[in-house]
Amino acid sequence: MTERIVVVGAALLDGGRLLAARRSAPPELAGRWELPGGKVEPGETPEQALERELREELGVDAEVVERVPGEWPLKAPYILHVWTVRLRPGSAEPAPLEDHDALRRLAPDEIWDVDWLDQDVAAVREVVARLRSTEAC
Ligand SMILES: Nc1nc2c([nH]c(=O)n2[C@H]2C[C@H](O)[C@@H](COP(=O)(O)OP(=O)(O)OP(=O)(O)O)O2)c(=O)[nH]1
Repeated sequence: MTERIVVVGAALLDGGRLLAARRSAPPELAGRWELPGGKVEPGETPEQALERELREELGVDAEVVERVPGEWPLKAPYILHVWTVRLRPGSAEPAPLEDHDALRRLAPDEIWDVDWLDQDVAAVREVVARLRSTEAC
């Protein structure tokens, strides 16, 4: 069986805005925008991995809420799973501490203003569809 390594990405939603992060490395990904997160390490649940990655990369105390249905292939052997996330009360505001050099909080009509990684576009589209349906409730 082919090995698959899950990369967890955060749809960090705040006041109807989605947090996007601009990668600073490696060179082939630098300057493109992504959902912050990273690889699930052996022995971790996806939720633990995502909370750890967000603490390391953004300095926040985040709570994973729920999985966005779907999975998106990245460069083999990676596969992207996305979870909605919110900040716990008292958390610091996100800052680009590691792996990123800029952050943006995108309103629904700004989502496509940034140059998302090609492989993230379908995942972001799914996040936006859910954001819109939540707003409609
Ligand atoms: N975090 C994240 N990684 C992504 C996304 N889209 C995408 O292709 N990737 C790729 C970049 C990397 O090749 C791989 C894992 O990302 P990473 O570098 O953030 O993972 P990590 O923090 O665990 O990595 P490491 O530096 O500890 O090795 O997934 C995305 O939306 N979020």
